[in-house]
Amino acid sequence: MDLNREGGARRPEPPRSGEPLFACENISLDLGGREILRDISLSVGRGEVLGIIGPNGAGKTSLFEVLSGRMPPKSGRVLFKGRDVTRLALHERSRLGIGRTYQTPVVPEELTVGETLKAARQAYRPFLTRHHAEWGAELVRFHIDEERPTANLDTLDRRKLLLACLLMRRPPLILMDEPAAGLINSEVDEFDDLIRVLSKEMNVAIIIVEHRIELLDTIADRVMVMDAGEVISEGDLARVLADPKVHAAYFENVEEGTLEETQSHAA
Ligand SMILES: Nc1ncnc2c1ncn2[C@@H]1O[C@H](COP(=O)(O)OP(=O)(O)OP(=O)(O)O)[C@@H](O)[C@H]1O
Repeated sequence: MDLNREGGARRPEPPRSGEPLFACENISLDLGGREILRDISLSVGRGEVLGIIGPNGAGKTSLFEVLSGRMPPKSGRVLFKGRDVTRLALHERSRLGIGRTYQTPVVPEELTVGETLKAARQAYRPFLTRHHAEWGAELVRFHIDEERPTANLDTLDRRKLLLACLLMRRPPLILMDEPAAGLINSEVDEFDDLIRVLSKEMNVAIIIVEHRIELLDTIADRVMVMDAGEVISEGDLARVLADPKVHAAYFENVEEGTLEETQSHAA
């Protein structure tokens, strides 16, 4: 694919040194009377991939809810291009260029593929053209069968269709919550390649939550580990995997052996 060809809503912007594209500072969140996130800070620059890992219930998805605007934090700030977006709703952040994908690829099952792409084009102001939609679909290698009901798509194609709808806007930042969930290994490799193209060739910043830690070895520039609502370690993958705090968190929460398998991949 010719990535320099015009496509999408925005042209990629060059990296600016100094200021991160996206950051959160000291985020805390309570739900149902419980503290779910405590004092979380992170930042990501253009073209950078930050991986977030942590045992079940660590608070990864809750953090995405706050970063994307679905849940207001109890305290702390979310910053995009230096602007405080903490009070902006999901759709307002989305319009600014903060894209998000979800663990479960929910497509509008009453629509066809063509109708879904059209709805995505018309959700943008000014409306995007068919060219933008075709460009997004081509990027994720999704074949557009206009008349096909989205209800008939398998998990991979559902993920691709939703990503095409997102990518046609050319968001400078994408929050990806377990994009490989439900995919087989060869399909996961395809997503790996896509993430590399988006980040390293198109300069998109990506924050990715991933359970399969070994996947982050090939795509993440940095990794942040969460446990019980807190950041317990961060840095390159090999470094965090050698961190005793990470060992403790995993051995208390996941099956024995998982971390060793992961470390052998990362070595
Ligand atoms: N709406 C809610 N009300 C109350 N508690 C919630 C709510 N949503 C999540 N939680 C709790 O917050 C904690 C963090 O959940 P979260 O889904 O963010 O973790 P996670 O790291 O994404 O887990 P997983 O890897 O299993 O997806 C869990 O204890 C969960 O039960």
